[in-house]
Amino acid sequence: MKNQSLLESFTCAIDGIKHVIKKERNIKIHLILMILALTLGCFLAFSTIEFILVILTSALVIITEIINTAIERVVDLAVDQKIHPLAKLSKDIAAGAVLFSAMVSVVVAVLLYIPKVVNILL
Ligand SMILES: Nc1ncnc2c1ncn2[C@@H]1O[C@H](COP(=O)(O)OP(=O)(O)OP(=O)(O)O)[C@@H](O)[C@H]1O
Repeated sequence: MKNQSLLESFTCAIDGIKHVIKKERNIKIHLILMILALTLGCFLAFSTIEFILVILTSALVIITEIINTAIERVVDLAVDQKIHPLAKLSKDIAAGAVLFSAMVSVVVAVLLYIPKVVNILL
């Protein structure tokens, strides 16, 4: 492989992100949820640190989804569409990382949003 320029490396990384957004339904859902969470944060007058928490937890889910997609592609390449228990295990573990990060972000969201909403309602 030839050495790439910085611009070429950047373009390849952007192409990778574009591929995931185009092909994976889940990442579209994560991106929409992030925008909704940030919009709701504006209405609830979130502090800077609260916005940072929303951005970081949303980014964690999106990053794990991107890595999950890369692992899926490598596994598909390795087994060439054949069924293999290790292919299943690898994909299930990668999907587990997405699930775990999503659960963490739900816990953070509950801790951030519920007190604010209750405060407004009472
Ligand atoms: N080659 C394989 N051999 C055995 N099981 C597989 C194989 N490929 C996929 N699986 C099983 O099917 C599931 C779905 O695989 P697929 O590649 O369709 O991912 P996906 O539905 O796009 O997952 P995600 O929603 O996490 O992106 C995997 O989690 C795994 O359990």
